[in-house]
Parts: sequence; C-alpha cells; structure tokens
Amino acid sequence: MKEPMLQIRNLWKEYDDNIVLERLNLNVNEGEFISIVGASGCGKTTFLNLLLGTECVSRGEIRLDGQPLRQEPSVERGIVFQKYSVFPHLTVLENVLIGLEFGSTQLSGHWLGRMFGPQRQQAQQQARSMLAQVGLSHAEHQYPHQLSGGMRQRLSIAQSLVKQPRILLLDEPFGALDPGIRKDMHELVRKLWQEQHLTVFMITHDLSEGFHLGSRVWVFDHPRLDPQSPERYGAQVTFDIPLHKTAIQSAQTPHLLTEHVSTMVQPIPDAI
Ligand SMILES: Nc1ncnc2c1ncn2[C@@H]1O[C@H](COP(=O)(O)OP(=O)(O)OP(=O)(O)O)[C@@H](O)[C@H]1O
Repeated sequence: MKEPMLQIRNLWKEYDDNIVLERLNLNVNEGEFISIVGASGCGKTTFLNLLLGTECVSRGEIRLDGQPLRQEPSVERGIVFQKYSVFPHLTVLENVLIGLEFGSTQLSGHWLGRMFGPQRQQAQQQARSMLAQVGLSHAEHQYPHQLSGGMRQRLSIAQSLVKQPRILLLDEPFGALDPGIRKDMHELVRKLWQEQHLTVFMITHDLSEGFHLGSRVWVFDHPRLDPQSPERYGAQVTFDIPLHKTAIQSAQTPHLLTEHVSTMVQPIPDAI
C-alpha cells in the first residue's frame, strides 16, 4: 500500500504555558482536499503554519514523503491568506513574476534580484499561463488597488500556484468576499485542485463551504477543557469526515448531505 504523503505523529504545539494543539495523529494522501473547521482560537492557523514551516512543532513530527518536513517555507508548499498578500506597487503580472524570481535567483540564502534574458521570458510565459488559468489575463497591467476583492484573491492564488507547489494551504481565503464571488472562487479552486493534482488544506468558518469543496473535513475542538485554565489542554481533530464524490455532489442538497455524513463521521479514537 502506498505510504501517505503526509504523516502527522503525536504532534503538540505549545506557546509557553499555552497548549494549542495536542496529540495529533493524522495521515493525508496526495490529492486530498481537507477542509478545516473549528471554533475561533482553537489552533487552525497554527496548524497551517506548522505545515508551511513558519512555526516549529513542540513535540512529535510531520513527515512528508516519509522524510521529516523541512521547518522552513519551500516551493512545494504555497499559502493564500484571507487578507490579500499581494504587493501594491507591482502590476498583476509582476506580482506573479516576483514569486518565480524569488524562487529561482536564490543563491547561498541571498536574493540576487531579477531574472534576465531567456530566463525572464520563460518566467513571463509561465506567469501569463497562470494568470489565464485564474481568469486574469485581461488585467496583467493593472495594479492591485484597481482590482475587485475577488480579482485580488485570484491574484494571490496565482502567486502561490505559479511555483507549482504540491500542497496548497488556504487560510479562510474567501472570508472577505461577497457570496456571488465566493461561488466563482469555489469553482476556480476546485478546478485548480483537480487539474494541478494539488493536496489542499483549507480553513473555513463556513461549514457548507467546507463540505462543498472538501474531500474530507476535519473538526478541530477541545475534547478536554479546564474552565479555570483554558490553556491547559490543546485542541485535537475530534472528527475526521471523509466525503466521497457523492457527498460533494449532494452538498447542493443539505438534507442529503446530513444523512450521508452521519453515516460516515469517524471520531478520532484517541480523542478523549
Ligand atoms: N506566535 C504566537 N505566539 C503565541 N501564541 C500564539 C501565536 N500564534 C498563535 N498563538 C495562540 O495560539 C492559539 C490558537 O491561535 P490560532 O490563530 O491558531 O487559532 P485559530 O483557530 O486559527 O483562530 P481563528 O479561527 O480565530 O483564526 C491562540 O490562543 C493564540 O493566541
């Protein structure tokens, strides 16, 4: 049997006395789309930061392809935040290009600057193709302040995906968007997930969005809580809900989804 792409073993994350996450044991296969839901402050973003490598685990480990995950950001992992992370003084095309420039001109830890000649032409081609995929070809010379919220979020996605990561981390990516635009973005993310064979982790506060897009839903919660000392126990994944294609389709009809999910909910055995 194929080894899971990501293996999370007895993972703990603490900030001083604050235990944020405890005893996470999870496997993720390549190509899964994990929707992450849970109460505010229970450690969802912290978990994403651990996967990204901007935070270190306190105990336990994360393995990628059987090897310890590098505790620093790398091109195999891209992230999109709720707040637009684009550079305001660069055009749409330059915003996508800069990701490629950062990636390709690093030497001995120093960023040497811009690409030139054929290398730049190739990068421009790659950036334009990415902009076409997110539907922004017509806006390549515009600046971020000239774009709508949805367009800016498309740009953030293009910026992350142009480096062809295997893992895409989405931290409430659509939280600030109007419902109509969110729907368009759902279609875009679903298309990119399938076409680019990505493994996606998406935090959302919108349960229906999580069920609609995910192939699996994780619920982060505190199985143990000390009201006198809330920092004493960390959150765990208390429910791991696999959603097969039929469930994703039935997301359009919530009552069917509820019935389907109730037969598939899998409490995590060691969550107490
Ligand atoms: N760098 C840090 N230093 C100290 N404590 C931190 C740090 N980052 C997060 N925390 C703490 O970790 C806990 C979890 O925060 P986190 O942002 O991961 O929660 P969340 O579930 O993503 O919340 P929300 O849904 O509101 O975004 C909080 O108590 C927070 O104060």
